[in-house]
Amino acid sequence: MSVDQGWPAPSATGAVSGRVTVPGSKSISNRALILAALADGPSHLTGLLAARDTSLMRSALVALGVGISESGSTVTVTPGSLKGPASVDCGLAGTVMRFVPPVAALADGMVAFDGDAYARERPMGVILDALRALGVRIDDGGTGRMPYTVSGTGSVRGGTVTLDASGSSQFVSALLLAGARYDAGVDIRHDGKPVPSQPHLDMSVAMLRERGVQVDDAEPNRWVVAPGPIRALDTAIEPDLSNAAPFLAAAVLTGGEVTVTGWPAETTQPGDHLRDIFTRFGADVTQTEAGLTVRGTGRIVGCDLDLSEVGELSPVIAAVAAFADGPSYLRGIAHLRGHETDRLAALETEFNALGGDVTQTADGLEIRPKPLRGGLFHTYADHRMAHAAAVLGLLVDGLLIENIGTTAKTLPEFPELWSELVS
Ligand SMILES: O=C(O)C1=C[C@@H](OP(=O)(O)O)[C@@H](O)[C@H](O)C1
Ligand SMILES: C=C(OP(=O)(O)O)C(=O)O
Repeated sequence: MSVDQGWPAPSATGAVSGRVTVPGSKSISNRALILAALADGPSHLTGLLAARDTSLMRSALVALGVGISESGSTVTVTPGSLKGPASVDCGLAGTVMRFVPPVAALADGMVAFDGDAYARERPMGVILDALRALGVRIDDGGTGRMPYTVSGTGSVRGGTVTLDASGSSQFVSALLLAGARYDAGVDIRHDGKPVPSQPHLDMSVAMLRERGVQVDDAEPNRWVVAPGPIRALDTAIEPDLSNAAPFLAAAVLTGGEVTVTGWPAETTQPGDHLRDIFTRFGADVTQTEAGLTVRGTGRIVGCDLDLSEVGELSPVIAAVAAFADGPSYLRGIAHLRGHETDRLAALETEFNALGGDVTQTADGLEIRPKPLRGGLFHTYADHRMAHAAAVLGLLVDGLLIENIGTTAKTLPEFPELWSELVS
C-alpha cells in the first residue's frame, strides 16, 4: 500500500479572484432521488450531483427496485415495486444511512445496510427506534448502529412517534421524506435539546410540498405528514452552496473577489447563510443575476457565531477564523461530533498540529489566531476537513492535505476547481 504523502495545497501568491461554478447540492439531490423513487410516476432531474454520496443513493434505490437511467444531463427516476432481498452500501453518507431505511421499510423483503468503518460510529439508534415504533421490523443486534437489517412487508403502519433529534436533523427528515407513503402518514414529535440544521428541515418540508404532500409544521418540534401520493416532478437541482464555502473563503482571506455562479435568489440551503457569515467576518458580499460575489477587504474580524443551523459550514468557517484579527467562538455545534468524523476534535487536533490555538468547548470551538506552519493535515475521510485544509493552505506554506480524494464525497472536482481558482 502506498503511503499518502499528501496533496500540496496551493498557496495564494496574491489576491484570489475568479468565477466558480459548483455542481448540484448533495442535500437537494438525495432528497430529489428519494422523492422521485416514491412518486406516482417518472421524474426527470437535471443538475443532479454526481459524487460518492449521490452515487450511493442511486445504487441503494436501484437495489430496492427503482429504475434510474441517464440521458445527457437528465436523470430519469422511474418508481418500481420495492423489494428485498437487497444490500445497501451507505459509505459514509448520512443522507443514505438515515433516509433509505424508512424507504426500505416499504419494501417487501429484507434489506441489509452497511457502510464505511466510521459509518458504524455515526448515530443511528434514534431513527431505527422511531421506525420500530411505527411498526417496522429492524435488527441491529441491539447496537443502535450499523450494520442493521430492515425487514419490510410492503407497507408501514405509520402514525405518531416521539424521538430526540438533537443529534441530527436527518432523523426527522428521514421520516418526513417517506412518511406520506405510510398508511397513517406520520406525526413526528421531537423531545430533547433543540434540533440542529433548521434549513435542512425546511428543505425537506418544501420539497414535499412542491410534490403535493401535505405537511403541517406550524407547531414547534412537531411535523405532521398526511398520507397520500407523492407527485412526480421534473426539477433542476440548485448548485451546492455549502461546497461554495471554500471558494468564497479564498476571497475573504486574500483580499480577492470570487463569484459563485447560479446562486439562487431564494433557497432553503444552509449555505445561503454564508452571505451573512462572510459579511460578519468583514467581507463585502453582493448578490446579482451573475451569482454571489464575495470581496475580501483586507480586514478579517473575529466573530462569535451560532452555527447550529448551518453546522456543515463549520470547518471552512474555522479556517477563516484562524486568520482573523481576534478570537472567534463557534457555538451550537456539539452534533458535529457525530458527523463524518468528530469534527470538533479533528479541527482542534489538526489546527493545533500546525501551531494553532484551538480549543473544543462543550458545544463548539474557540479559535485564537496564531501564525501557522506547514505540515501534513489529516482529513479523517471528511470532505469538509479537506476543504478547511485547502483554505488554510492559501496562507500557510508547505501544507499537505492527506487523502484529498475524500472530497469525492460531495465534490469530486474539488482539487481541479481549487487549483484553477488559486493559481
Ligand atoms: O439533511 C441533510 O441533507 C443534511 C443535514 C445536516 O445534518 P445534521 O443535522 O446531522 O448536521 C447536514 O449537516 C448534512 O450535511 C446534510
Ligand atoms: C454532515 C455532512 O454529511 P452527511 O450527509 O454525511 O451527514 C456534511 O456533508 O457536512
